[in-house]
Amino acid sequence: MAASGSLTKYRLPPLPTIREIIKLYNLRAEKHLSQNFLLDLKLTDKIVRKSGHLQNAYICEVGPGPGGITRSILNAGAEELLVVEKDTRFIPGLKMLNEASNGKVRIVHGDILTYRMDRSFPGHLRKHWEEEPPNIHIIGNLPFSVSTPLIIKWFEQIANRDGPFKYGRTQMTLTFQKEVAERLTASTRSPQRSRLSIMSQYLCSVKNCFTIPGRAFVPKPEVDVGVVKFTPLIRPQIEQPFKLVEKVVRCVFQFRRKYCHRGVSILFPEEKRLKFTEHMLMSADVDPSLRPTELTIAHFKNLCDVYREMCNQDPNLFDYNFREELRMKKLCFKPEEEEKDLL
Ligand SMILES: C[S@@+](CC[C@H](N)C(=O)[O-])C[C@H]1O[C@@H](n2cnc3c(N)ncnc32)[C@H](O)[C@@H]1O
Repeated sequence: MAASGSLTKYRLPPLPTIREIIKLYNLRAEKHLSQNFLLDLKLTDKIVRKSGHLQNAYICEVGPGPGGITRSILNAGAEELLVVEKDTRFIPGLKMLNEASNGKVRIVHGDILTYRMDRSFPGHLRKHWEEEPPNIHIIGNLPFSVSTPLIIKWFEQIANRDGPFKYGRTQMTLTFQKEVAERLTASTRSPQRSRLSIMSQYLCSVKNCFTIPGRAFVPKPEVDVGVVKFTPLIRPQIEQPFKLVEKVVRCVFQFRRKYCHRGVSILFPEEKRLKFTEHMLMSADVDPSLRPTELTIAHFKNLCDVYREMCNQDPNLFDYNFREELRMKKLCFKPEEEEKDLL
C-alpha cells in the first residue's frame, strides 16, 4: 500500500462489497431517515473526482452510511478522513474501513447540523481567505431534509468565516434533490431562479456537476439527485451582514411572480411603506417593474447597500417584521407561492 505523498496510487486492500457490508451488519435503509445508498463505486468515484484533487487532502464526509463514498475518498489518496454519522448501525462498518486504511478514518457519531467543525483539522492547514482554498474538502450525500438547512447554515458560516471556513475557503461537494441543485445554480431570468440562487451565488462559485438518476440509489428515491460543488468567493458579491442579505432576499422573493417592488415594500412598516419603497428602488437603481427572477446579484447588492443605510438611519427598521405586523392586526395572510419560493 502506498504511503501518503508517494506517487503510487493509493488503494484500499480487498474488502467485502458495500452490498455484503449491508448484509453483514443488517443495515437496511431506514425510510423514516430518508436513507438511500449509493452502491455503484463508479458513481461514488465520480462524485469524489468532481470534488477536486484529494491526494493528501483532509476530508470531512457527512453521512457516510455503509461507506461507498468513504471508500472512494480513501482510494483517492486522502490523508485523513473525518466522518460524521448519526446512525450508530453504520459505526462497525466504518471501523472496518478505518482498519483497512491504517487509521485514516476518524469516526464521529453525531449530527452534522450541530457538529462544530472549527477545530476539526490540523492548524497548519489554515490558509488566508485570499489564498487558494485549503487542502480540506467537505463531501456528502445526505438526506434532502438535512442538506438544504445544512447548506444555509454553511452559507452563514462562509459569510462569517466560521466553522469549517476558519481554515479558509474550504470547498464542498454535496448532493441535493435535482430541483434544489438547479435553484442553487440558476442564473438571472431562469425559471429556477429563487432565494437559494442569490444566497449561494453571492458567496460562492457554484457548479452543478452532474445528475444522478434516482434508480442509482438503493432504495430508489422518488427524485433524481444533483451533485453541486461550492467554492467560497474571495470577495462576496454583497458585502453586508448575512442576516440583512437574507432578509432582503427573502422579502423580494416572497412575491415571486409580482413586480419586485411588492416584495421590497414588505421591508417597511405600513406608514412608511410607499415612500421608503420608492426611495430604496430609486437609490438602488432597480426598475420596480422587474420580477424577482429578473434581478441580478448586482441589483441585490444595491438593494442591500441602500437598505443597510436606511437601517443605520432608523435603528428600529431592521427589526420590523411584516408577518408580525399582520399577526398583530389579526389579518389572515395567505402568502402567494410562499414556501415553495423560499428555497
Ligand atoms: C442518503 S444516505 C447516504 C449514505 C452514503 N453516504 C451513500 O451515499 O450511500 C444519508 C446518510 O446520512 C446519515 N445522516 C442523516 N442525517 C444526518 C445528520 N443530521 N448528521 C449526520 N449524518 C446524517 C444517514 O444515517 C445516512 O447514513
